[in-house]
Amino acid sequence: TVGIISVTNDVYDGYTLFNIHTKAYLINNCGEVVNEWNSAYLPGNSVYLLPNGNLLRAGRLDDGSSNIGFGGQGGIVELFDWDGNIIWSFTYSSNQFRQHHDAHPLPNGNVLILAATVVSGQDAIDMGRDPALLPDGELYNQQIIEVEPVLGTTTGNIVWEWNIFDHLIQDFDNTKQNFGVVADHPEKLDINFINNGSGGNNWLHVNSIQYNEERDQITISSRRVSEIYVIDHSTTTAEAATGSGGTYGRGGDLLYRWGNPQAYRQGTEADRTLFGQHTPYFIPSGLPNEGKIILFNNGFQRSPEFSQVDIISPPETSLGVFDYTPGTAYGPLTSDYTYSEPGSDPSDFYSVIVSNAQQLPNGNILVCEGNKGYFFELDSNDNKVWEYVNPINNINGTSTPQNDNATGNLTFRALKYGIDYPAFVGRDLTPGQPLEINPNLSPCDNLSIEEFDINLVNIYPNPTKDKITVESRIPILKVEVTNLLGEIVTRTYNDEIDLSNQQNGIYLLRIFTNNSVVNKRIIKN
Ligand SMILES: O=[N+]([O-])c1ccc(OS(=O)(=O)O)cc1
Repeated sequence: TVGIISVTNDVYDGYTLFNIHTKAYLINNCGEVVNEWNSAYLPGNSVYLLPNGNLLRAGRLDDGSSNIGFGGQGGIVELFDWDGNIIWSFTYSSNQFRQHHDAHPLPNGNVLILAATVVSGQDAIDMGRDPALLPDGELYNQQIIEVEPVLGTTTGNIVWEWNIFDHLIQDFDNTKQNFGVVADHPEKLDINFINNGSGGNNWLHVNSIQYNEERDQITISSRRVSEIYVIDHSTTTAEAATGSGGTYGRGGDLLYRWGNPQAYRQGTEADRTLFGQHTPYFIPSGLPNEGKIILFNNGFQRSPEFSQVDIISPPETSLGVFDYTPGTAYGPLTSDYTYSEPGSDPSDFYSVIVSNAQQLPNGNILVCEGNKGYFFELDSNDNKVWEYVNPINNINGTSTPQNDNATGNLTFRALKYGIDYPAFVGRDLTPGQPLEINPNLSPCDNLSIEEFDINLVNIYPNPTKDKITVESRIPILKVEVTNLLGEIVTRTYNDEIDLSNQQNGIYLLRIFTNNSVVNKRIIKN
């Protein structure tokens, strides 16, 4: 079954965005499309809706411009307006560098782009890489560039840059760069730490970058090392290449790391908590679990393999300053919150790749089990209050009949935006068709529309002799008054309805908001 699977009145009131094939879709809680954007490119892989209604989407450039290739490869970043017009695109693709996985918006309009850049085998050896750990004869550095878009063009200004290869340590060869005691330098990455892998060029496989404005910090996820990192974004580019400078005084060194303390010789496999995780980010202030990190812990490389959602509290002495005792692993030892499949077989909830989890303002958590294209929302008791299966095939763009099983619907992430998100102000969000073929929206019947928004809309007086005022916490598009025969007797586009010309009797008020229709019975006497 695809499309809307289940929904209850406890679902968060908002719209879900995802990238599939060459499109980005925004759907309501019934799976009806309220907006879509067309690109020429497959996902490359992230997509974000900006507060002004623009869409930032990474695309997979398959024009042969780069021979850097691995799961998550991209190469081009596009900015669309709400109506789908391209207003900026930026290609970052060559045989020396290629954008992949993420292109993350910054509040100032700039874009953080994640890229792999090629380091030759000889350069890697000079940096201290063990020559036996170079099966591809080269290594990928992970780079983050901040690009200031020049709107209306295909160019941008690179205003900041950070490279993980500026923050290395190694104890393999004391004649080479970066030589030191690995266990004494958790702020550096051991260039010879291979985590159950081949040590191939894509040995880190970083799969997300996320920005936190309050801290001016970036969280980074390495799938291969199974660690997350926090770095300072306040540095200059020059400082970012060193271990000093910036708000936190540590330059571009790692301010925090978590998930696999083997990587800096402060633990064993038993101390490992992350397994190919995705999309760690600091939950912003004002939301439940503010200041904690939420992530999708895929469970790749553990036995049995199963996924979970984790929320952790990194120990801090003040905002963005992490508490660390030399000679130990970074805390915490355990997660504050873990969700895993409640059934007898934990591997029922398992996505070996991609996926994400998002803290929602009402306490719910949206989960994308990416390899199944399965999105679900958990309430604060871990009940599923919304389930949706992406019916679109990522490779050929075809859809699926509602009763069939989806094929190839791998979805990188799902992100939900509340109905009060600024991007939606003044937009036409009239529900369009669902994506599945022969849709069956009956799960939505459970959403008694009246209950759904009952607290959002208030009308008075009722009964009335002439006028009725509609009071609403969400914008009202229009109000229709129908009689018991279903005929519209009057309509208005503001918050006052005049019934003085109508006969006495019972009427139905249909109040159209961006997201729903609220029905109220009224009496004129
Ligand atoms: O097949 N993909 O689209 C794909 C595969 C792997 C991948 O990397 S991961 O770390 O995000 O799982 C991203 C995308």
